[in-house]
Amino acid sequence: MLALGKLLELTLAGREPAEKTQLTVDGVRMRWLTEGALEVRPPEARDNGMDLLLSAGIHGNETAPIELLDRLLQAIARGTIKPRARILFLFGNPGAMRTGARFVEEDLNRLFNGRHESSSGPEALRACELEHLAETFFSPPGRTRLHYDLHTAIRGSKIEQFALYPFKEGRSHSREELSRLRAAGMEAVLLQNKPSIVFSAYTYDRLGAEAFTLELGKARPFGQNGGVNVERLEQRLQQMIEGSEPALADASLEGLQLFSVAREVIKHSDAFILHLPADIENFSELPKGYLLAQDAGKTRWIIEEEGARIIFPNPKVKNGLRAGIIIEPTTLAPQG
Ligand SMILES: O=C(O)CCC(=O)N[C@@H](CCC(=O)O)C(=O)O
Ligand SMILES: [Zn+2]
Repeated sequence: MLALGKLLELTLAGREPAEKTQLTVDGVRMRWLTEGALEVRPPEARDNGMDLLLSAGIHGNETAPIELLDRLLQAIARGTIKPRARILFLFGNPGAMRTGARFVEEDLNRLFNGRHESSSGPEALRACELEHLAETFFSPPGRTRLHYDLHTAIRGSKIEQFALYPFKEGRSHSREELSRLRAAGMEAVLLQNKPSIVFSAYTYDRLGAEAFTLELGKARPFGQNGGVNVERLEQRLQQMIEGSEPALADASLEGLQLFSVAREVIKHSDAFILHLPADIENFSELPKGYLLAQDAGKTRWIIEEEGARIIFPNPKVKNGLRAGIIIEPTTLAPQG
């Protein structure tokens, strides 16, 4: 296998490859761009016009998606996957991957859409670098732009695999992309209803990509991901890379549950208390009238929504950040 197929090994070792560009047996060009970043370009005659950004390791301890990208890249380097799409592979936070931590100094996935400008430290620098890498990758005009940012969650979940779909004023969520997510094994999608500072929100909002955060199961260390079943996603990604995806046009959304954000719970002070058991699962239902959280200044988060559920509850986040999302069931707005 070509040395550049070992991007994960290089990244974990903090090493640069001796050769920055390599060609696979069937003429696919692999180009190392910087730490944790590699572009794959099919021969011009085979290029089908899809630009696919695949990122993982934005949180360094979320290893199942990192291992998934490593398998895909190794198969491309061996010539067993033959790309027709142009691909950018990104391992988001190499420093945190090396220590098996979510982050080094601060959560990288809260620093996009320019937020890194008001911060410093390794994650702020990396967010700026990732924005530039994505911008350059998606700069050729007239091509299909798609970004999957792959994660695993801190806790277990009543719905194991789901996606978060960013929001931009005036832009509607694509039914075709939702059906592609369903075909890739996602069981639910959370439709965001306001702009955000995560990586997928940046590529969606600023770079015009269809972009998603995908949650694939519970975060575990490298080599311990037997419980995270990414088979359907892996197969679909391989088909997307090879341009051999079964048609999506009339694919149904059957089995895909849709949710929208009712409220984001923001932690404002050290007095913040979340009234949930430590082992609560994502998508747990919250009854009406339930006191979910409280904060300084008599702030109370009481459940008012019918069918409310909680995802990503985390009272340990920094003040000013999201400590959970209250979601509710929704349907897709008619396409205009
Ligand atoms: O398990 C958790 O609490 C967090 C899992 C995670 O890292 N989720 C992403 C979601 C990004 C998005 O909102 O699209 C994150 O919190 O960064
Ligand atoms: Zn994550």
